Amino acid sequence: MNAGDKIKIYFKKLDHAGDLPLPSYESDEAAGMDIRAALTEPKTLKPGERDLIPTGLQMALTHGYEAQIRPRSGLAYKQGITMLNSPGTIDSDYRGEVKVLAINHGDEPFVIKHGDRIAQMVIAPVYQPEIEEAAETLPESNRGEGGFGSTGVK
Ligand SMILES: O=c1ccn([C@H]2C[C@H](O)[C@@H](COP(=O)(O)OP(=O)(O)OP(=O)(O)O)O2)c(=O)[nH]1
Ligand SMILES: [Mg+2]
Repeated sequence: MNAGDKIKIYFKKLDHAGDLPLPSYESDEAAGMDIRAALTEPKTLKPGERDLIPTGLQMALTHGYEAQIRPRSGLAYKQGITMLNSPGTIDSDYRGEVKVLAINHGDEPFVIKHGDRIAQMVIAPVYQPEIEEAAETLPESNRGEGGFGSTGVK
């Protein structure tokens, strides 16, 4: 499988998303497809407040892929709305409703309405390696145990 190869995702709309379009890519080579809030009434997030926003979508992804739920930068920049668990992880075997864990980092209450494009979903390959406990020491490396700024700032 190479970058650009097509895989298929199946979405199932729940009743509260019946009138909404499926997620879609807003430009030819967009990495993420925008996903919409599926709400029976508008939901207000006060500053600092978080909530799960339903999308009204269940999905089936190809094994070997995940879906990541990420913020939209415009909402983050203008209103301070991001995803608390970004990137949210949708497992390929998850068949529940996809939800967006939104948080308001802004100064003003933010109203989410039915159909608003609240987040974006990026499909990415995942690998499940075999897991094994190292018998003795780990292989040596140049970095060794240095981390958290050990290489400096310039
Ligand atoms: O932003 C998100 C993150 C997760 N999920 C769903 C799909 C995912 O497959 C499932 C579990 O997510 P995760 O593994 O991140 O959560 P957990 O706290 O480990 O729950 P679980 O014990 O169910 O794995 O929840 C969402 O709908 N939106
Ligand atoms: Mg989990």
